[in-house]
Amino acid sequence: MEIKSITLRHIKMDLLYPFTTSVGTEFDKDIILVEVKSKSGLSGWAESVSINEPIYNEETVKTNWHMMSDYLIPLLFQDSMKHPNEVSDRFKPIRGNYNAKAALECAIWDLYAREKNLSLAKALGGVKDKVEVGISVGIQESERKMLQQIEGYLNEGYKRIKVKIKPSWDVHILKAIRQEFPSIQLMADANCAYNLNDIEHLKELDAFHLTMIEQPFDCDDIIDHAKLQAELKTPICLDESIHTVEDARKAIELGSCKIINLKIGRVGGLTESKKIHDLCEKHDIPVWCGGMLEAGIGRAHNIAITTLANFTLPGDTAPSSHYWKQDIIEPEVEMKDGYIYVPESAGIGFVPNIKRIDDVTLYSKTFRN
Ligand SMILES: O=C(O)CCC(=O)C1=CC=C[C@@H](O)[C@@H]1C(=O)O
Ligand SMILES: [Mg+2]
Repeated sequence: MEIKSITLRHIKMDLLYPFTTSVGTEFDKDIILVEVKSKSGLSGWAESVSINEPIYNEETVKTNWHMMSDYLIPLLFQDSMKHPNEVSDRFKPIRGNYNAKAALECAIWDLYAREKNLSLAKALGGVKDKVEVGISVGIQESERKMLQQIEGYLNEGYKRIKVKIKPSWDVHILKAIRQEFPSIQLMADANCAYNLNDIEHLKELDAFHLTMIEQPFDCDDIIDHAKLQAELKTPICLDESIHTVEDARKAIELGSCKIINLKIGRVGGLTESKKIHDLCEKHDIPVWCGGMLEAGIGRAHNIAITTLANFTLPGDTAPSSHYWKQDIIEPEVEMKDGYIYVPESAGIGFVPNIKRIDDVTLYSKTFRN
């Protein structure tokens, strides 16, 4: 692959509905779109998943732009590459900054798959032609509103409901959901809202037969999670704590979790995602694909990775119409009976809608090799 140029576009899109977690509310989404052009004339596309504030992790849209422009793109321009697997090695001298690294790496995977005329799913070794879809429901202003929303989502066909929890919005809300919907696949995501002092309180959640509780403790913890998992029947799923296959190995060895939420952006790209997937498969740890309120291009990468065999639980890959008045790809991502059918055409399998992208672009910059 001979890279000719890389264009970064900062786009901004309104979310159809605000999304509230234990750490804050998102009303819109700023995204850095990456387009990598090769000398073959083809382009590969990806999105960076950071938000504007460092509240989910330490990266932001601005730090992503800085890392890509000043460090990562120059590393890509040093030499040509045969395979996207080489990108993560190229980025090794730069610590952390997983979201920024992932955005460039994913665009190069898309370009590679297009050059080979393979779908990204096939290029990654995917084995499914459709993927199961779950939905992530933010904290609501009332219990009644929450129940109404869940009923609507179940009617739309979603296979699993994930609700955001925090100390004042947990036991009563899960109890109400279970009373109304006794047999649905239900899970809770705390985004780090608890600590060791909450173990007795969290044990109350075992009564609700949750598929898992996601990231109850700190964003860099795997020690206290192991203590909690030893006391809980409910499987713990780690999200924020896992950035590398080494993090996953240590968490599995310690017994810190029984499930991992794999977010491509959080782990620096598709190559590391595959490594974590393979390690988890070996240890009978199911994985699923988490969402970061991506627009269509990021969502397409999520759909492709979900086709790997050990993605055995529904992902947060809701269709375009759940988030946006109009998405940035054609066709938009659609869900049928709780499934997304995986596109078979080359690369991510969706076409970037340049007119729509231009309409939502705040600024852009092209780097030439
Ligand atoms: O993309 C989606 O629909 C899932 C959204 C979601 O749950 C999350 C998005 C962004 C940051 C986090 O709060 C979070 C998560 O922790 O999984
Ligand atoms: Mg999470």
